[in-house]
Amino acid sequence: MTTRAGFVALIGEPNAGKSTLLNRMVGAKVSIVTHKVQTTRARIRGVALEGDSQIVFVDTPGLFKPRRRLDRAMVAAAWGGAADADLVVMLIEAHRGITEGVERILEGLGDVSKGRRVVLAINKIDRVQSDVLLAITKEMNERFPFDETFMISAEKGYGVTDLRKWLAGELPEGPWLYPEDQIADLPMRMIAAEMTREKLTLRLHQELPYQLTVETEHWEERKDGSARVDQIIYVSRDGHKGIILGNKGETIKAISKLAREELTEFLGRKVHLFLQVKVREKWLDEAERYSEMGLDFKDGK
Ligand SMILES: Nc1nc2c(ncn2[C@@H]2O[C@H](COP(=O)(O)OP(=O)(O)OP(=O)(O)O)[C@@H](O)[C@H]2O)c(=O)[nH]1
Repeated sequence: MTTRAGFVALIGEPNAGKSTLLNRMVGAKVSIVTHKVQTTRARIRGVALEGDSQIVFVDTPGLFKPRRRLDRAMVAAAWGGAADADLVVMLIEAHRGITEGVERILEGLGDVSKGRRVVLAINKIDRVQSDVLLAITKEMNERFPFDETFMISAEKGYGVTDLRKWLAGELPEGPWLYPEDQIADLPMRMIAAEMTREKLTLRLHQELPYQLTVETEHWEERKDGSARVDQIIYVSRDGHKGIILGNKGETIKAISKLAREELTEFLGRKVHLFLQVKVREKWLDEAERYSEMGLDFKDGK
């Protein structure tokens, strides 16, 4: 079986429908759809399977400048070994047409794409008449040499399968980037782990053990709408455990509270967060496994 895998950068103005489109393509609710603008912080947005292809969707760093340390860490984590996206999808809103924001993205697109294939996806086609669509398609293609134009409605699902199939077929041949059983909730697990790691960094500063990773071990969606999240903070030496626990466990308690608050805000629902500290002996093996997965958080400073 020939497999294909690669990164697809999804770019578009806030509210263009990126999250809705991702949810459709990924088939699991991994990114957060919201009416508010600029809620998106994660850089890996989802992983979709189409035939023998694995499509890893990412946000495009650089277009929207990272605002916080977390974003930069996520950029590094998300891009990992892959220097750049294989394909770029520019998403615009049919009923808004070529806005100032769209113009700005078009200006930057030359640099971002660097000869990569770029497709245009005109979203929210359920909101306009076909003559409007044709006019936008024509004008956009006059401004940039898109490889393809797709007319879609992420919300209604029109055209989404065609787009996903096209992307799948264009990705380079190669092994999948993520193990199959980790696909569905990888992004949220990663984001949650990174939030805890960020709190550790802020609290411990120089004391922070060099070899430290946070992993989300377990994620349970509860019937009452809340989530139970279990994470393990791995350190390399027993002596480091005490630093993280703090006097009478006060450090880990404070970290847990801050991380839980941030995760609750991010998800928009109640979260029960449980942290454990463990010593990981076979450190190298694990570090290797991490970098294979493109999740080397040590680079995410
Ligand atoms: N009518 C219509 N509305 C849509 C469609 N796709 C998305 N929307 C709506 O557009 C709004 C924004 O969608 P999101 O998916 O959150 O947009 P986003 O680009 O991810 O936004 P940020 O997270 O802010 O970057 C939501 O209210 C969606 O329901 C569509 O095809 N048709």
